[in-house]
Amino acid sequence: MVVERRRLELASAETRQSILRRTVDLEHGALILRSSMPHPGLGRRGQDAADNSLLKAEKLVEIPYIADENADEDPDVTVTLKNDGSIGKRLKEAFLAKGKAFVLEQVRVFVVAMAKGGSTKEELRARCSRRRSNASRSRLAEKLVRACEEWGCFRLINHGVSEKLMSETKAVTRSFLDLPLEIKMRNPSPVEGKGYIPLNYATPVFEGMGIFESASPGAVDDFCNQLGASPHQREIMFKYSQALYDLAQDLGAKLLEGMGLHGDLFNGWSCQLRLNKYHNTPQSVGQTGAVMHSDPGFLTILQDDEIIGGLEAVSRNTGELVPVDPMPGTLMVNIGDIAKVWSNGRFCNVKHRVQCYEAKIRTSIALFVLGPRDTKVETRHELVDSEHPNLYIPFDFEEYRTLRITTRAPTGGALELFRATNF
Ligand SMILES: O=C(O)CCC(=O)C(=O)O
Ligand SMILES: [Fe+2]
Repeated sequence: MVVERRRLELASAETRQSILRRTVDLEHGALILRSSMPHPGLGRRGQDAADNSLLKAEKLVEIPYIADENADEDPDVTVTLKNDGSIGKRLKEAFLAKGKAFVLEQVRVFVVAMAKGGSTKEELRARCSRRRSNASRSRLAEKLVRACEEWGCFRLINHGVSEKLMSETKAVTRSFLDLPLEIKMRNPSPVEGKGYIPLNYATPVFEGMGIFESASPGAVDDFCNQLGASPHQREIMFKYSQALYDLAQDLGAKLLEGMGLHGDLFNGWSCQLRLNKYHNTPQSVGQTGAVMHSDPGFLTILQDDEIIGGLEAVSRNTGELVPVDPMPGTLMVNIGDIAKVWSNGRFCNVKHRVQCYEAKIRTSIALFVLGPRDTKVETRHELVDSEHPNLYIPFDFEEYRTLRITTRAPTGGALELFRATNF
């Protein structure tokens, strides 16, 4: 399975703390912690920053003689705790209510195995490590789902895209966007937002190029031909679009796992790679580089500028705008409108914008996983029941994308046109 190849992780608790230490004196220090590293478990009662339970106690569990002849009886189990107070009493009761059955089942399995001659050491070791890796995999999947629900954005570390490829792609992006205007104009924009967007009245500091259907080598080839790319630039663009597409597939699999669902999430979906440049100047400091929006597709994997900040996200909980600090080597993921529909409203299509913080050019690269090419956007039927009625009727992604533009609804408002209650 692809996920095995990389150890996908959300930014860890230690990284979170070091970021806070590094930025605590800045104006938005306290907010940066929450925005850059949305970690739903942080600070919850009874859990540490890594989401481990803090309520641990040492206990002695005594079980009677169990053999194959009495393994299915209900034997007495005694629990002795060092702490005999009221917490100790509650822990004992909790263990007997839940833990006893588990322990007895393990013992029963052991007895059955021993009766057959027992497992070899290797088998036991393999089973242990498999259980450990399954457990950590599903913990990650659950964390991802929680981040999608509570924030609609998160940073990935250990994502498997090498820092070398990331920085080479940034360098190629910068050189493409430094090309003369007449060459950049060769990157056509058949539909708004799919090709070259020059500096203009509506987006005075923003300029961008696009590769539509970037998962197809032909599309990357066409794009490179349009710009007269060198063999090296071509190779980097191929490698990066492939690596990001693979990562998107892994993320899709993890999200399915975290939701307890099966299948293939992004198979046959359209993807688009965008290369963005913000011409930040002393005059534009304080102005907006990219207006407040949600991303139209399911999710976006963003390599933001490694030095120049400016990305800001709206907290689903409080509605406040929080700066998302750069964190070199990581990739930011933003959840978009289609994910909100797919999850029947559970995932947050995070609103975000880019502000001009300082007078330095800012570059970013975004892979948009948009929507299904040949089928309708639909809510997963497993997420619909009498308590959670279907919020949206099925629709065509391209139709939705056009409606977003024509109704001037960049933050997902056009989804209301597909509300089930409207029909
Ligand atoms: O440049 C960035 O950091 C964000 C860009 C963005 O939000 C987008 O392209 O949708
Ligand atoms: Fe965006």
